[in-house]
Amino acid sequence: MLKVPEHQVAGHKAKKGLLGPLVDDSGKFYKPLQNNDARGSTELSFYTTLAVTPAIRRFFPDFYGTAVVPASDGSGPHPHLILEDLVSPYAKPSVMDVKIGSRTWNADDSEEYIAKCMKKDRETSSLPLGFRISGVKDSISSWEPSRTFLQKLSAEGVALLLRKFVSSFNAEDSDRDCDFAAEVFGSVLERLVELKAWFEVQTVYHFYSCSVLVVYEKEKGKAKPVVKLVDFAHVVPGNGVIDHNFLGGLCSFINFLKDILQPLHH
Ligand SMILES: O=P(O)(O)O[C@@H]1[C@@H](OP(=O)(O)O)[C@H](OP(=O)(O)O)[C@H](O)[C@H](OP(=O)(O)O)[C@H]1OP(=O)(O)O
Ligand SMILES: Nc1ncnc2c1ncn2[C@@H]1O[C@H](COP(=O)(O)OP(=O)(O)O)[C@@H](O)[C@H]1O
Repeated sequence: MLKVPEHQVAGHKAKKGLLGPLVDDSGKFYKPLQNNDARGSTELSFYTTLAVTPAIRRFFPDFYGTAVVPASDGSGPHPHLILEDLVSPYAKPSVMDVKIGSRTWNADDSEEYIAKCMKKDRETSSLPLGFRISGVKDSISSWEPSRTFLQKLSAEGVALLLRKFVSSFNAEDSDRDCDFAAEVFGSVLERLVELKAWFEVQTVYHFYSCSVLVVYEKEKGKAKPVVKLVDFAHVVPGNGVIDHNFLGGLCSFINFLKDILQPLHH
């Protein structure tokens, strides 16, 4: 039985009869292939040709091919990518989608798309910080700031929001407690530093508009947080050049996490 995911935090959502992803009971996430432009085929060819070491492959969701299943918008059978559902192992997941890079578009995109992205990059923290929080949700407290709220965050606002993500409750001043920072961000940081080491050398792909998805369970002693990359609809060949747009944004995000963790060591 396919259903609308409960814990999707960003992107196109299958709510109100729109085309969006679906999940099944066996841990699979069905992402509709967008056929009206290159996005669907770009993401499909990314997954089918992905050639990286097993250690780096762990940063990407498992891929199980494609299937034609009934679309969430009721328009009938539609091709979907079948991916590993990254939140299915968690009972009460806290989820955050962080879109990496100051620039979310590439030169091959249409003029109209570039203009739309440039506006959003300028008006959000993407341009100044090199990343923006696209979505965040805590399934215990039902804390789920709106997109418009997230898009307006200053650097200070981003730092507070990150602290709130690892607080034991999400009340007004909860950014002060930061109870799970060491446990969650400590382990996220380790993964991101490993990812950064790869971005310092890899020149095969340039990842525009790609996100780091962080998921954790807000109950002590539960599974480690997961850190994965999602959304490869705008990946282009790197042609032997470092992806400095992604690398720069990743370094900036890492520094925000370090700033939260540092005072905890004293
Ligand atoms: O249409 P919108 O305004 O919801 O824009 C989508 C964005 O939503 P948001 O900026 O959060 O409002 C959405 O952003 P998020 O993933 O939610 O950050 C994507 O940028 C999406 O583009 P694409 O599928 O990556 O090409 C965007 O979709 P497209 O308009 O490019 O199809
Ligand atoms: N493999 C996955 N498992 C679980 N959730 C996912 C997965 N991929 C994406 N998501 C959820 O869907 C959201 C949007 O995904 P994304 O691939 O960026 O879609 P879009 O192309 O519509 O922007 C993510 O923020 C996350 O909440």
